Amino acid sequence: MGIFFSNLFSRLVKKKEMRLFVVGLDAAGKTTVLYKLKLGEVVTTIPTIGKKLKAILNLSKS
Ligand SMILES: Nc1nc2c(ncn2[C@@H]2O[C@H](COP(=O)(O)OP(=O)(O)OP(=O)(O)O)[C@@H](O)[C@H]2O)c(=O)[nH]1
Ligand SMILES: [Mg+2]
Repeated sequence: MGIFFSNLFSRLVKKKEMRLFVVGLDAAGKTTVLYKLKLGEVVTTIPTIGKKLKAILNLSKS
């Protein structure tokens, strides 16, 4: 799923600076998508811990 969306996104948006907010269930492929977009390749990931909580806290402030 992550690879599908990153390929689709890459085709739609060429070199352009932007901010992304990625939200999804655990192991949905969020980190895979971000690395694919940045590096253009699929990398081996480990579960992201901590930053997700930070993102939730930032979201609840606004
Ligand atoms: N088969 C398949 N596996 C995928 C795809 N995208 C991601 N994965 C795998 O799914 C697993 C989790 O991917 P991550 O990118 O770490 O997922 P995440 O959403 O960042 O996970 P957390 O940070 O733990 O919430 C990894 O083993 C990836 O290789 C995909 O499109 N197809
Ligand atoms: Mg992650």
